[in-house]
Amino acid sequence: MDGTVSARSGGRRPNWWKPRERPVPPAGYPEMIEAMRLLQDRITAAVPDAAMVAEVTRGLTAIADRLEPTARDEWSQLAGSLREVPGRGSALLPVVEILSENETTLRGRVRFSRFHLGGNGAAHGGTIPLMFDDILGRLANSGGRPVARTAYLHVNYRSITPIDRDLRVEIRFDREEGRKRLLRGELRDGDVLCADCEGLFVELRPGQP
Ligand SMILES: CCCCCCCCCC(=O)SCCNC(=O)CCNC(=O)[C@H](O)C(C)(C)COP(=O)(O)OP(=O)(O)OC[C@H]1O[C@@H](n2cnc3c(N)ncnc32)[C@H](O)[C@@H]1OP(=O)(O)O
Repeated sequence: MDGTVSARSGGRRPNWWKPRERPVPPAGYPEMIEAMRLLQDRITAAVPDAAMVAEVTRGLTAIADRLEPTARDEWSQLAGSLREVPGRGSALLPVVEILSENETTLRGRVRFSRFHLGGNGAAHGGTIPLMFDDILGRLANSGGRPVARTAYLHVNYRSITPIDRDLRVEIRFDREEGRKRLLRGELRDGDVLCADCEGLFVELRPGQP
């Protein structure tokens, strides 16, 4: 894929099967993303008056304008590429704090917050597959395995998933057959099973995006 132009990435796509240098974040970058998450939570909860809406809109627009000249392409961006930082530096993802991981199992702690609220104290049903997909993908692509993408992700909602509580998540490899990697996961609130999942990841062939 080296040198091919991708309309979707808006530029030249490096060969992502080969190891490449990871961008190095400046000091304070994870804290900036954490501030962004706090903002997401506060905006979700807020019922401001019109004057405050105008003030916040001005402030956020000014910050967005300041950041705009620093934009880089996908392959150089920091958000989502910081493997060692909880949530990978992505404000999109529910933050999973990895407690242990090897090539077959991953255990972590996750806390859905107000930003992820669906209703009546429960996390939005779309945020749970988002969280599962990210850590299943992390495990599926661990141990020097070639890159694989999610072919399907089946999630069972067994009980509501509360926000603002530390929950446990556990993912494990079920089996590998040729290019196919089957993984399973569980999300628990104490002894209560909130959700479980099965995901099939398929190893990409050369040239597959
Ligand atoms: C920077 C590095 C980033 C690393 C990635 C991290 C992963 C993050 C996880 C993601 O979110 S990826 C984004 C969401 N996923 C996608 O966008 C994937 C879109 N789909 C595809 O690209 C292709 O469909 C896919 C690569 C998954 C499979 O297409 P192929 O043409 O390579 O599969 P093929 O038809 O050759 O099937 C290979 C095997 O998988 C099986 N298979 C494929 N899709 C299936 C499916 N949906 N259900 C059941 N089986 C499936 C298929 O039957 C077959 O089984 P057998 O070998 O036993 O015959």
